[in-house]
Amino acid sequence: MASAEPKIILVFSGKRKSGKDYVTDFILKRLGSEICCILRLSGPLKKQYAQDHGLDYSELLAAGGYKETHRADMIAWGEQQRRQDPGFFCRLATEAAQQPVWIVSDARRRSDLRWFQTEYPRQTRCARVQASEETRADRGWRFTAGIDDAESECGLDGEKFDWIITNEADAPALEEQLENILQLASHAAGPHNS
Ligand SMILES: Nc1ncnc2c1ncn2[C@@H]1O[C@H](COP(=O)(O)OP(=O)(O)OP(=O)(O)O)[C@@H](O)[C@H]1O
Ligand SMILES: C[C@@](O)(CCOP(=O)(O)O)CC(=O)O
Repeated sequence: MASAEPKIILVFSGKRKSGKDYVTDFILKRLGSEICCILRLSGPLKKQYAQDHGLDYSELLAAGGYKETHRADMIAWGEQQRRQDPGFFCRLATEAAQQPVWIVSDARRRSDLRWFQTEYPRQTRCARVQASEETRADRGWRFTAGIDDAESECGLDGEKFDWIITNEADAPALEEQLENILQLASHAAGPHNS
């Protein structure tokens, strides 16, 4: 089934272990799966990469060490696909989405943002999740040269965002920081949410 036209698209980005999945799952729980879906650009990438390399797709999706072992090679493989077609993973990730609110949990490159801004200029909004290096390290992050200093992690460093969410213990509660986003999304979803 082709995707339905979304009412709003919230495109999230952030460094490794900033909490992109945590924050976007939080929003999904608040809005509910009737009106909202999470789209991962890395979903179709990991699926194809797992098939081609005899790997466990569900482990690549999880937050553990398995995906970190394969990250550098997945990045290189994905970049090769993107060179031929920058919108490749964006199209695959969105092709079956039916809900009025799309949350993209893992934009990493300008080409990702531009694809959504070009295809859906009215609906697209961008949010950044940030956390200190100390907090990210507590969540398992270790600086890795070739990954943390490369496009996959730094490609959106100079971008302007509609919202910046600070996801750590001494920041305001997520509920509070996400209030505007939740209101906007509920409102955009319209009667679905009543
Ligand atoms: N606010 C929070 N409170 C408690 N645990 C959190 C919070 N934010 C993130 N975590 C935990 O930190 C870990 C990393 O978070 P998450 O997977 O959401 O990060 P990510 O940005 O998606 O990381 P990556 O890009 O490396 O996959 C997870 O185990 C998650 O449950
Ligand atoms: C290969 C890659 O998609 C892995 C992303 O994994 P995750 O969002 O950290 O779960 C990163 C990239 O596309 O550069």
